[in-house]
Amino acid sequence: LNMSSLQVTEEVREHLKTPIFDNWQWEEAEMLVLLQVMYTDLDFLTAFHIELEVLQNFLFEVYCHYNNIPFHNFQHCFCVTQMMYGLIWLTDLRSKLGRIDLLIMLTSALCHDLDHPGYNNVYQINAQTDLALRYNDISPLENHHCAVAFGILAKPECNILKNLTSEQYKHIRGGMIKCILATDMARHNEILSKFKVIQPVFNFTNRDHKEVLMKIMVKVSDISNEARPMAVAEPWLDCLLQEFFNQSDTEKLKGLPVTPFMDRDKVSKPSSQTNFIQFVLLPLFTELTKLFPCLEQHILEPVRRALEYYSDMERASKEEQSTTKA
Ligand SMILES: COc1ccc(NC(=O)[C@H](C)Nc2nc3c(cnn3-c3ccccc3C)c(=O)[nH]2)cc1
Repeated sequence: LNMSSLQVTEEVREHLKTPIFDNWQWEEAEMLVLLQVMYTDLDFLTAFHIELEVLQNFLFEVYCHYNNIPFHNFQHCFCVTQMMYGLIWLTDLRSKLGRIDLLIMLTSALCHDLDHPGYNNVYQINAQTDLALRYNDISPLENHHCAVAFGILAKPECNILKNLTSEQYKHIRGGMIKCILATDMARHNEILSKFKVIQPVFNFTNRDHKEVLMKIMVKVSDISNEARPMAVAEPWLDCLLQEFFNQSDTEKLKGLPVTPFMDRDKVSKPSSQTNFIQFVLLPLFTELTKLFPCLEQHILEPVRRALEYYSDMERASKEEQSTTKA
């Protein structure tokens, strides 16, 4: 895999900083080069004395540790990292947060779903898997993703943090653990409530404020598919439902509890998505947009359009059902 083979044009570099970047147009090998561009264009290599070859080894090792499953695969990792990269530029966070905090957010996005098995925490706990046993049912997946990330960083040839001071290393390790563990959706309301309290009085010199913002930025990037053009976003919902249906099929076979919005016999794509957008995405994106008003056009308006799109689809499918019944 010759990473520097793909010459990245200036136009692609600019496009990479926007939320309308279309992941479906790119090969995974090209995505690895684009991830390398994100680290270089944020000046992480000069700031943290990262050798290009070590970065390439790190990115390739991360790529190898994502599994070939319908949703939580390397393409999802790329989308989340690219959205984080775009948000960093759109919000001009480079002028408000230290570069080390930007490194924490981008690397957390990159590593946040490492070695995801395609079965969520509810399954891990109900099926009493090795992960649930190892992590005592406490965010087993997110603990695993983070442990795999630091397992990769423990390899000298992949350790992009090797030339940092021990102070810097401790700060990055602590920040990545907090940000990756924050992606457990079971903690969604806990984290959003905290952000709602501090947002009106946000202070960029306050450590606690910055910590909650970094968690929110990783969370927003993680579930941001609907902020992309519909042609990019809609296939992601099909991939997600494929993974969810695969899990609920297994749960039925094993006589384990089945989550309704994962059951192929119960879930309707439009109604589950309208609920998700209405009750999860819009409140989260609205709160972040209060702190960074420029995000209104970039992520809030596309999500409102997506709500319209799925609401129309829901109405159409209801009408169709009523006519076929009649
Ligand atoms: C509070 O915990 C929750 C809340 C909602 C959901 N998921 C949903 O409501 C449904 C399945 N829709 C949905 N879920 C999504 C999306 C993006 N990520 N994502 C997702 C994937 C895996 C685990 C959790 C979530 C939210 C998306 O666009 N739609 C899953 C967990």
